[in-house]
Amino acid sequence: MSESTQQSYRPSRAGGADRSGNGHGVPIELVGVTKRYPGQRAAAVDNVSMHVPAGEIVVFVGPSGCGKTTTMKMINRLIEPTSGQILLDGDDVGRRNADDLRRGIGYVIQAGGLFPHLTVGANIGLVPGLLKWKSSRTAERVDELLDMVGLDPAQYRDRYPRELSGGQQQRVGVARALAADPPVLLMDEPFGALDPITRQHLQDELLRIQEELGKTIVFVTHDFDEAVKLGDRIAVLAERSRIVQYDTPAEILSNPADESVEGFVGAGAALKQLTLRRVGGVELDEAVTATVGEQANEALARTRAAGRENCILLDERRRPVRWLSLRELGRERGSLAARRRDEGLAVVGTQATLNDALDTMLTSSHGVVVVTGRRDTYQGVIRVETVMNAIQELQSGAQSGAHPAGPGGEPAARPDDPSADGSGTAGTAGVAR
Ligand SMILES: Nc1ncnc2c1ncn2[C@@H]1O[C@H](COP(=O)(O)OP(=O)(O)OP(=O)(O)O)[C@@H](O)[C@H]1O
Repeated sequence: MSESTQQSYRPSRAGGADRSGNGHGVPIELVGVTKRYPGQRAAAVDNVSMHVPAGEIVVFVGPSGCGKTTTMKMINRLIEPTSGQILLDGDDVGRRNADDLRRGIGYVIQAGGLFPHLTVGANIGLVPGLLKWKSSRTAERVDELLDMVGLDPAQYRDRYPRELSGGQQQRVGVARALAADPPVLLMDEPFGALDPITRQHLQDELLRIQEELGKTIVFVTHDFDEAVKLGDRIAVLAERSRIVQYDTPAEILSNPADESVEGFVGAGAALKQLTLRRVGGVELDEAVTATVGEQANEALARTRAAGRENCILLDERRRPVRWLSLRELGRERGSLAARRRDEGLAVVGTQATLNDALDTMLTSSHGVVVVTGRRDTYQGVIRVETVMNAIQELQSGAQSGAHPAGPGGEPAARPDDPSADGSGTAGTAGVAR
């Protein structure tokens, strides 16, 4: 076996420092795990050992066919390993009843994997039902979870999956996986089929939920930016799930283990660092706000005095509704009327990355994006200048060699390297961004 010397990867650095939340997640240990599919000469997964710390999100990235899904599915025994052991909180999963095991591990796949003939409520209540929860407890849990994933229970619990958008189906998929409060979630490209903005919102939701719940999450993706955003750690895998690097996103971006990792970190390393910076972690810009019910002429005077062309209208719960221009404010008489929320309003949550903020600005073609916190309340704005400054800071860090230095001290981003365009080198061919 060529990879028989694979080491056990036990990360030493704390990743999402306080993400372990209530410590609900449990550690997962893969010990020399091999999978050989019948009739295949080469193993699909060859002697992989790895430690997934409790309460962390570990993301598997790697080229198509390298064994990510096989490795993940051996954790809940949807695929049985040929040899090796997988320990969940120290217990060998191979000794557990496979059905019981799976009821204790949430599993989310692309497109939600919902049962089309069951309502949203019945889909979410499936595992609690199997666990013989009282129906009142299950019903309560369904509503609690719908709320948690941002869907109004009254509006959605009795709908069928076909009556939901792709993003909503995926939210229900996450709710279903969380239903019985399992310590471990396995997520196999859960957001892969969604458009970029919906994908970004679901990533933010996942991070928010994880902050509260502190599950142990193994997440498979093709998207390196998604890995950097979500992962406390990223496992970069190569053929037969060989672990090329297992580290924090910051470490992988600044110290790629070899040329294959460099290949998909690529020349955009400085830009990708934007993915490491959360909107909640930068000083927000200020904007003028006006609240429904206040006198329009006061809001107008305030906006003018601040030298601004627009102000943000907030509803009575301080949720942003829309931008109002000086002209619109000038037309208002008396107090500001409640208005319908502008569906196109560019908004990001505090969990979003600066990269998300920039994307949202680009797609909305406004140079500013509104930032909201818990319960969608207004926190401030981010202007394009702030993102540009951050990019410049990161780039000057990279150029001076202060930040992304490769293992030999050379800058990780090598613009003259033909392989450093994000399309991958031989070892990582097919790793999409
Ligand atoms: N049931 C099966 N029988 C035989 N070979 C299989 C089976 N399932 C997967 N394989 C092979 O095992 C290898 C690993 O597949 P796996 O689906 O784990 O890769 P992956 O990294 O998740 O790929 P992708 O990113 O394309 O989903 C591939 O070469 C695949 O062809």
